[in-house]
Amino acid sequence: MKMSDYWTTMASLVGMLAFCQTILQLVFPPELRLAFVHLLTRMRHVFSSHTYFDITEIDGVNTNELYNAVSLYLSSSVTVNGSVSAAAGNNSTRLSLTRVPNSSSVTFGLSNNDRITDVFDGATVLWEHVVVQRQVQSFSWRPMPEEKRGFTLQISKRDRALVLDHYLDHIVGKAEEIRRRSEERLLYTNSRGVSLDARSHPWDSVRFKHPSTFETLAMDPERKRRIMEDLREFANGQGFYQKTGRAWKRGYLLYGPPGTGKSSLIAAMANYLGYDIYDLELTEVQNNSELRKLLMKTSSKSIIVIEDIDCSISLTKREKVKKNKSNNGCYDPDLTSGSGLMDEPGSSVTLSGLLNFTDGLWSCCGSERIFVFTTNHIEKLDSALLRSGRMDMHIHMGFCRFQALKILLKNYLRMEEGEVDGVVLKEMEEFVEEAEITPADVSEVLIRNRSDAEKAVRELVCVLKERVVRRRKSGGVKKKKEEGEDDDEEEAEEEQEKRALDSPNRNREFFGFENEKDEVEEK
Ligand SMILES: Nc1ncnc2c1ncn2[C@@H]1O[C@H](COP(=O)(O)OP(=O)(O)OP(=O)(O)O)[C@@H](O)[C@H]1O
Ligand SMILES: [Mg+2]
Repeated sequence: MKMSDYWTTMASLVGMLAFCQTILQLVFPPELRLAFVHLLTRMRHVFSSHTYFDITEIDGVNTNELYNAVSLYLSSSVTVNGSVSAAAGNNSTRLSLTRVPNSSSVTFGLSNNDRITDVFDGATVLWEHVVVQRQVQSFSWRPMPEEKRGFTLQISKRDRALVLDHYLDHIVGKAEEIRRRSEERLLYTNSRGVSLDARSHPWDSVRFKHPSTFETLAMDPERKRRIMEDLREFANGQGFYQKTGRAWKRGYLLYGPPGTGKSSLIAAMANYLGYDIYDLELTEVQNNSELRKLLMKTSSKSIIVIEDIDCSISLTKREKVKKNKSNNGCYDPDLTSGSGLMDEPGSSVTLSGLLNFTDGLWSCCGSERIFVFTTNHIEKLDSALLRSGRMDMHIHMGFCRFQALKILLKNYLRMEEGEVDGVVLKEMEEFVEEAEITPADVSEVLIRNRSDAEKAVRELVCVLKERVVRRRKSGGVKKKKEEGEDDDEEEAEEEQEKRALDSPNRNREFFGFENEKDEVEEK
């Protein structure tokens, strides 16, 4: 029997089975019909010369990254390569055009239930975008999304190995490349009351177009270099993490006064690595289990941010609670309420829940993720959160120093060091540290006078000098006050801790702990 005859016979058999299926649907009761339909569909697949793969948008509890990759690949292939052509029988390909708010480009996609063919390594494959309306439920504890979406890939059985071994990898690689090239990141946020069932997505996203980069970030160049190196090592470190048996994630704690560039650093990190940002609003999360579900719905290559962690969750020091309990044996609601480990289980997000989120088994359900916490008051954080190994790097974002000031002059006035008057530059160097001015305040002065660089620089020097004078005066008053006061033991303890955090040694070593620094250096 010739090959062509074989395929003709098979095609007629498949046609017959499809005909039987239709007849059955008309004659028999629904249950029996369903059983027959299942049987016939199976038989049809056995005799068919094709294999089908379903790639659904939601895979169990997780979003299916392959679905997004296919979607991106097909849209770009249509527009860029021209390698995808209209499906056989379709004279024209119907594409849906989308322009997401804030996006600079139009995205092409397959319309609902439309088909398109692609050729890979000589093999022709057929993609179908399947969108099914969900049946309206009269009542449900968990609201379901209205549509069920997925791609069906039809390939010839003989090309099965080729497709499974290379084509899907090719698609994922291409999608990755397209995303990086498009330089468009997504900024996700969670909001209260979003349904957290297995299928829906609890994160809302917008295009993220923050202009902050490591180049524009006003920071000591050496510290900047080390952070960039650390990020690069992390992003390229799949092998390292696998070899050492560590989850492929990294934690950064950014601390310092308001306006010193913590959020700007996060944006620079995202732009540098090409990662999306998940801005987690902890106050909107009702309990630990919701927190876990949110984590499960984040994608890899992302930065999960919790800003102002000391405000989002009450992290009163456990030492204090313990001390309070042992001192007078009573339970002080002020100290224990919302204090993480002391919370009623299940009622709210607790410290232990948060630590599990970043560090426990659940933090590994996904890979290549960076956790960033920011705070203006590191001294308020529980030591469990600060202890070595929890957050890999502690980065102090401090007041503006001379090196950082020069970067701001370049950013806002396009002035290089040599272009600033020598005397003015010297004055700046002399006063900037003592002035304790934030980069945000410096930026404000420079933006105000950006049309006149000379004036901007002069005004900045005036502002610096004023601050120094003010600080010297208030410093004297404070000192006198302190001498007359009899601080209680606990306050003194806290003050000491604060000083330790702000000490020049600590600032010089921007990693919070010596051993963490070693760890990075070892790598
Ligand atoms: N280190 C910096 N380099 C460049 N610009 C900075 C820096 N710090 C602050 N700025 C400027 O000041 C503004 C505020 O900075 P940013 O929001 O990053 O500070 P923050 O530390 O996150 O403050 P907060 O603690 O209030 O959240 C930014 O828009 C940026 O223009
Ligand atoms: Mg901020």
